[in-house]
Amino acid sequence: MEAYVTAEHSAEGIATITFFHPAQNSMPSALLQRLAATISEVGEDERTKVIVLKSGGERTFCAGASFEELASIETEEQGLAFFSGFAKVINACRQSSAIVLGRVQGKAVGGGVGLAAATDYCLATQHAAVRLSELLIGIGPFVVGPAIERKIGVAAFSQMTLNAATFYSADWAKEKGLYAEVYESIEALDAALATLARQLASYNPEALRQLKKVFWEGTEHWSTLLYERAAMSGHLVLSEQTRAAIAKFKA
Ligand SMILES: C/C(=C\C(=O)SCCNC(=O)CCNC(=O)[C@H](O)C(C)(C)COP(=O)(O)OP(=O)(O)OC[C@H]1O[C@@H](n2cnc3c(N)ncnc32)[C@H](O)[C@@H]1OP(=O)(O)O)CC(=O)O
Repeated sequence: MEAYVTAEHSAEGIATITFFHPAQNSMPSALLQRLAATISEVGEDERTKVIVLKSGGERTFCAGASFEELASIETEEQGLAFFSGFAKVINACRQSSAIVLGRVQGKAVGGGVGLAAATDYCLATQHAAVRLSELLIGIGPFVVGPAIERKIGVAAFSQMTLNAATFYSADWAKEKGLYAEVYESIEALDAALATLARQLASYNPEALRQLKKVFWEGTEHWSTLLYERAAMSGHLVLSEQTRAAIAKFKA
């Protein structure tokens, strides 16, 4: 199946945005651009009160940066352009006037943890373990770092980053504040998500919009910071360590 981003609107004002890539929902540039644009467009639509951000498939919410695309980067400009895709998605969630609910059904790795952290309220299953594997491939979680640190604090962010090979459980992620709720199954997750989304959509939309601004106060500088961070990963990705690590993963 081909990669896609779709958006569906319910009569109650709930917009469900789904992204998918056949390689464990890993993210090439084109998919990141489409996802960022869709989040922005849907948020600007007057019908939208709540956005649900989800991915297709069951095993993996998002495997982060596409290794195929990372392997094809040859210049710092290309590196900056690629990692800016994550900056755009995070900033689109941050700047959307709608509350964004995350639905994390399976593992989240690297940039995938950043996408979960960019949501306002994130629900997950017990299978939704998280790992920041960037150091394993010669880079760091620079672009996604501010969003993750905002949710779990600098201590847990440092722990995850430096233990790059370790998957942390969904319960750990809940304890640290990345997930608000963890469910035993996808069915239970979807039932809780539907109830929460409907409840939120019934509240005063102006109150929700004001709350959204309050939640993200102090992050205005991310409009530049995340691109500076993208340049850092964009530089490091040209290293021999990165090339060797990706070749080894794909072997
Ligand atoms: C944003 C910033 C940095 C990043 O995001 S760096 C990228 C970090 N991501 C990873 O390190 C993911 C590595 N993948 C995994 O850990 C696992 O594959 C998984 C996602 C946990 C899934 O594990 P599972 O055992 O279920 O599946 P497989 O490992 O057998 O994989 C199946 C299939 O998918 C391919 N694949 C997995 N991840 C990627 C990927 N990122 N890109 C491309 N392809 C991927 C894998 O190769 C397998 O393919 P086959 O052809 O089927 O062998 C930087 C910043 O913040 O600055």
